[in-house]
Amino acid sequence: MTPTTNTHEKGGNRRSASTKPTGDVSDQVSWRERFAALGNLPTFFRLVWATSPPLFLADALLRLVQAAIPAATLYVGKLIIDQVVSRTQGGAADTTYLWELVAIEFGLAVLSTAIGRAVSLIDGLLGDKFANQTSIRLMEHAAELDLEQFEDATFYDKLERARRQTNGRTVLLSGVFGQVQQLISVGFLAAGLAVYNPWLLLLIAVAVTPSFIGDNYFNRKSYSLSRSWTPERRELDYLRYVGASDETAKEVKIFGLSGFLIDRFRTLSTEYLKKNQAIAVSRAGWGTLLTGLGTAGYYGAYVWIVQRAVTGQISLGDLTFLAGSFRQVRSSLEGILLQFSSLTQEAVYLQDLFDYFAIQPLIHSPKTALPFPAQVRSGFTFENVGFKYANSDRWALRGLSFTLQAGEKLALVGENGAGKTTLVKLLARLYDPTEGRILLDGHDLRDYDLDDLRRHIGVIFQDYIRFKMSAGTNIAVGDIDERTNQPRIETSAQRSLADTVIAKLAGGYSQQLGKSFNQGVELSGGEWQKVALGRAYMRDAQLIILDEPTAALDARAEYEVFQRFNALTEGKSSVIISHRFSTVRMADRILVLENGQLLEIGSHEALLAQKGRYAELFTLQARGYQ
Ligand SMILES: Nc1ncnc2c1ncn2[C@@H]1O[C@H](COP(=O)(O)OP(=O)(O)OP(=O)(O)O)[C@@H](O)[C@H]1O
Repeated sequence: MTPTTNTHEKGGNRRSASTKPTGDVSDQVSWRERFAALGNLPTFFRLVWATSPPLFLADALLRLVQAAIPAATLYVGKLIIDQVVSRTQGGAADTTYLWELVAIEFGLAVLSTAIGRAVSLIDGLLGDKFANQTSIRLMEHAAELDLEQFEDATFYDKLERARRQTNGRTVLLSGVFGQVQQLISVGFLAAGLAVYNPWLLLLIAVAVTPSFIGDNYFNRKSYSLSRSWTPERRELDYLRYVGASDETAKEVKIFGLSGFLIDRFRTLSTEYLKKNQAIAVSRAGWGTLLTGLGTAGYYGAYVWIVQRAVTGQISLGDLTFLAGSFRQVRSSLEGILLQFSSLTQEAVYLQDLFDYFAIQPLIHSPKTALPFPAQVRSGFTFENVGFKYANSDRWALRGLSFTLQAGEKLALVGENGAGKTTLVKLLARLYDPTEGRILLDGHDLRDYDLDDLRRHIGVIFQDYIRFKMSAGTNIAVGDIDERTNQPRIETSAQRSLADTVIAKLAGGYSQQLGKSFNQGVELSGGEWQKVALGRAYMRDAQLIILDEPTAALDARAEYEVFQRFNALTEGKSSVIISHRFSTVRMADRILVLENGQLLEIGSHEALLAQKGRYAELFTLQARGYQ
């Protein structure tokens, strides 16, 4: 698997609802790739080490001690039997040594249990810590990425695979540690076996190979199934959410959608289940057969060992030691090989996590970035700007040239899909133009520090987020660093008329909004808008953009909001998108967009006099009110 940072492939690998995933070639992982994926382990261990060095060290040391216990136990067992046999054959009468040996074996058993418990406790603690930290890193990384990357299905597939890696990656941790521990154990035991007959070791190796090959094969199949079904798993999550959430319940009920949603869920999940089952069943069948072969090999060797004991070539103690060692080496080796197979598998999964972290944002600050000007002088100039969305061949904007003067109030007008929101997103550098450029005071927007730029531009989108948090926080998100600045929050609320909404709430500014949390209250569409509008006043932005912020407000509230807005943003630039001409006409200039192109620009009076599209639309709406 080659890590790819390109999240702009058209259409991604999202399949249509009717096509079935087949586990296509790209989802198959070859042995070579799996070995290559082992190269991820050092990075993984660095991450785990960074999670908690003391826990990591304790885990490693305890496992090392535990590795020596099986061989030691078997050897003490051999000594005990030899002592007993020699006593029954008239050996030394003193039994102190014998009981000492028994005590040692007991001690070893207790130690082994205690260490086993400690190791699983540490594994658990380390695992939880690691999962938490990886989730945080995942969120931090997501925050750095571009809006465009979030609009790409391939990106979501990667994100989903990476998310699955946050939990369960400690399986890998205990896997590798367990592997090393078992290898050391096997080393001790094998040394004992080799003293008697090195061929026994070869026999063991041959006996465990069939089940190893079988397991590998099925691991590969499981992984490719899981990988090729990533889009469907996301769809299942989505269906689960739409089928049961406070935000969707209203429409699901009114349109009677639950049957439709459940059917789709059932079809998809059953199909996945069936495929998984098929793999599980054939894995179990083949596993039984192949392990049977190994067992046959084991008993072959056992016969040989017993034979030698019967003929007196080895003692009874040797017999138990050899038989025990042989059994343990075989099962440990089987374990090691099995784990090795799932280990390489886990390492491949790990690649998904690292692939996600390898995605880099395309929009960032240059090395020597300009700070946002303390006072904008000449304004924002669009020079022949064109923009195409990554997943579309159509120009959303084309050939756009105009200047938003410093301190100017500009209104954007145009039919649905004309490109108004896209223009605003370009101003806030959520995207960069596909062609042409946008200048701020003569410098390309791309030359400015990105964080600084965004700090000085306040945008309230039409699809603003209704945070299920307190009313105060819902305003404070406009400048989250100021969330404890209550006077500022209250002033912003007064400016956006949200204060009257909040005054009616039992909990005031601390009132939880949204019904899905305890004692949360729901607001009306217009009330939410007043609250969201307050965000625009939280920051001291030089350019404020309101994208249809008053669509849900009643006529009086809208008039009042804009009267205040104009007064409060005196000297600052603003862009307002609205379909209401009563609002639009308050702007200094109006820019009319059609099919992504600038059709007309000028003041309300000038455009009316021009008798073009603006005049036509204005008259149309005015007539509706007569
Ligand atoms: N994220 C996106 N990916 C692909 N195409 C998009 C995306 N967002 C918008 N578009 C397309 O770009 C065009 C312009 O959309 P935009 O949202 O800028 O229109 P608008 O003028 O704001 O419309 P409205 O008045 O309906 O809000 C539309 O054809 C739309 O389908």
